[in-house]
Amino acid sequence: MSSEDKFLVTAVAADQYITTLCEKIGDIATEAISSRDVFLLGVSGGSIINFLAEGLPKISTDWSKWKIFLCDERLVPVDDPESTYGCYKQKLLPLLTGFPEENFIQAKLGVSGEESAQDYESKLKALWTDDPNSASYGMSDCLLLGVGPDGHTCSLFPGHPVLNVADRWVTNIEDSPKPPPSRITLTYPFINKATNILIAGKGKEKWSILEKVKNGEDFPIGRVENPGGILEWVLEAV
Ligand SMILES: O=C1O[C@H](COP(=O)(O)O)[C@@H](O)[C@H](O)[C@H]1O
Repeated sequence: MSSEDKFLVTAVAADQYITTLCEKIGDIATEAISSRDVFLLGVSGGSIINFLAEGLPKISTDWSKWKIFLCDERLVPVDDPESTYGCYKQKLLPLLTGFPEENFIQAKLGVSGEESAQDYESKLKALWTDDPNSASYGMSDCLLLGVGPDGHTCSLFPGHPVLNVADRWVTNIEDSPKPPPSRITLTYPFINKATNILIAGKGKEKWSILEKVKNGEDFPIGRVENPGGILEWVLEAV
């Protein structure tokens, strides 16, 4: 199978980028809410926070049906500028009228990375009411992934043993090459079950990683697969 068969690539004009990305998320939410009365969305940190803070408040949706979790989190206090939840709390959540703040799943802090990862996995498992043996158990409606200049996504970094964790939905990393070092992250078995995965980003660096992935180079973002659903790179046209 060629890379073209594995994922879609959409280039969006700069002035339409955030609107288009957020409308795609809104369309997925509408479908999920109409079929299951809930929308389960995984969000990343970094530049994606600003995209969502600008675009999501403009879409039309029932925010009370959204449950949002983190694709990765830096284990620092919520008021630290590096805290992904802290950034969402400050920049996005006040703008979502009717979104219950408890529907944003936070990482446990003040414990070991291992305990925080286990706690986060338990919180994720509680989002699904279906039989744990059913195919739909653990299937997110949408994951919004970023990609770093080194090809990392979530806190899955090139060459790191964290890439090989196959028996957990969430794991911890204590030596992240990108600071801060202590983080929790979704793993591939959970990521690759999602119904929709959108890989979002602006700038030439993201296109460069995409080209290398298409050429068969091994990057963490290239290990994201979605044979049963949609995998789409949504990049700003450069
Ligand atoms: O450290 C992280 O980096 C990636 C990529 O961030 P970006 O600013 O280059 O888009 C992000 O997706 C991840 O959540 C974050 O922890």
